[in-house]
Amino acid sequence: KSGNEIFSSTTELEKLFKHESEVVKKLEEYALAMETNLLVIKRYIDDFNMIRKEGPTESSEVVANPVNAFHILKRTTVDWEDVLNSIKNHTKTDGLVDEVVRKGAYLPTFEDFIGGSMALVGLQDTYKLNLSDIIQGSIGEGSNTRRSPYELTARDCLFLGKAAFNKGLYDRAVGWLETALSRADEEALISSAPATASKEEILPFLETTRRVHDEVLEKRGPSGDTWQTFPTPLNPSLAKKKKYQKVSTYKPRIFDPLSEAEELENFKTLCREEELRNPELDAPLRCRLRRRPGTKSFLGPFKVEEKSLEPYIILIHDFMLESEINAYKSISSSRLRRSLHQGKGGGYVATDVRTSKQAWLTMDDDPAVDEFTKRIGELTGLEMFPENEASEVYQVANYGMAGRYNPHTDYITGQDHLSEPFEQLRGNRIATFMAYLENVHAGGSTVFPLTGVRVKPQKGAGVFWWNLRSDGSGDPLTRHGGCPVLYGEKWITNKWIRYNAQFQKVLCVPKGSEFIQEI
Ligand SMILES: O=C(O)CCC(=O)C(=O)O
Ligand SMILES: [Fe+2]
Repeated sequence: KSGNEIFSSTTELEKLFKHESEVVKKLEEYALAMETNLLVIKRYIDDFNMIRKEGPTESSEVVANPVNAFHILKRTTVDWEDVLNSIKNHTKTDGLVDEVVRKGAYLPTFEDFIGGSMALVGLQDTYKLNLSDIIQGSIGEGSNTRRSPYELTARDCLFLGKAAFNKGLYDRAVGWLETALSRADEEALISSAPATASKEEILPFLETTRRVHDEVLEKRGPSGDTWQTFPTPLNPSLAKKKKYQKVSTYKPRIFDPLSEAEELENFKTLCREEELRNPELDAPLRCRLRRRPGTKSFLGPFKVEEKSLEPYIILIHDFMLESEINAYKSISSSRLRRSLHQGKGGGYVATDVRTSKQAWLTMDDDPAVDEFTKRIGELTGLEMFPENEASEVYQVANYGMAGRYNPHTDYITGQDHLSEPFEQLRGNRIATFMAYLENVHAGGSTVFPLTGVRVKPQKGAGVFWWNLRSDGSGDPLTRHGGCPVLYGEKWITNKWIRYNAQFQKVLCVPKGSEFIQEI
């Protein structure tokens, strides 16, 4: 199994957790048989069992909490290494040992643990989560708080500080490392055993991080596409510099060209459910029941809620049947592979810009697929067939631990790609239809950072928008992304509709309007 695979979907994490249960069962047998040299293994088991005693009984509930997920990954990578060693060191090997080792061969890689750590760091950053809450195992706020029986140790915080540093989140790295220090103090205070990480070990990292933080801020400014710092230096004498006396922090603007860093700031602001649109913008938006003349879908009329008129973005309530949702999820489950996205060099890469797993679904997979596609055609009046030409086959995505998709366009921008014969034939992605196959407990909204539109996932609902303007060019205002899943799991399916098949279908637009209007 290649690295970076397990943390990126809840389905895989759940499998891991279940597999881990089997592994632990074996381990328990082994521990019972061997009465010496078991300290390390015992600790592993105790850590695992904590969730059984204090956590939820459903494994999907267990992995829905990112702190739990972090622990499962840490345990099955780092801690597992120690367990293996202590078993191997044991002079007596018998069948039980072989079995434990064999079962352990299917555990995740260290890259998985790093991916999971990056995910937790990103979650804390986006939602501005309180570090003192997270280290107690609490995620979320008020009555929505979910607790994990696990706390984060000084060593965990040190590791997460390093992950934040590697992600370029220098401000967050300082936070995690300072928390590691105070945690080390606490641990020394409440137990006679040494802290999980000593101050001597943490301090050099904190000092380096503070220095690099200031260097980056001095040379490159407070934020960019790959880094982030506080607005002013941490070193007090540097902070006295004139240029830091009146720093203007970015105030989110919409309908304006933005730098990548500013767009990401809008994205995070929307994810936290802060408003960027003013009431005048929303005043003309309506909810209505829509049935296209001449269509007869038994589910209609459709419940259409306008989210934005220019560009046109609508939410359609109760659009997908429970039976269809189940078919989509069960067929995709066994096919899920790590999602890729177009990288800077043009090729497709797996990075933390997009952390999910995906599968493709066609009409041949199930009658539900054809039914659902026809319904999208009835709603939008667009040509959906032939499949793969007028509209692409379905992409189903399952987001894992803190899974997210940073702002991007659905229309294709790469000229090389667009000039391929098949792409020439079908044209660019004129519209997106995306449906939610699951409710998300917290986080995971779909947001449009340049228009301030936010759509909260709602099982069975669909979102539709035009990606192209009336002249066929891409509309950058449609840039959008999926917010990190704060708690729970997220499933979506995408249907991308192509331009060329629609030449007789899309209404002519009023002269002078660059937007395609309502469907
Ligand atoms: O997850 C979301 O809400 C957005 C997904 C998306 O934009 C995509 O898959 O292209
Ligand atoms: Fe998208």
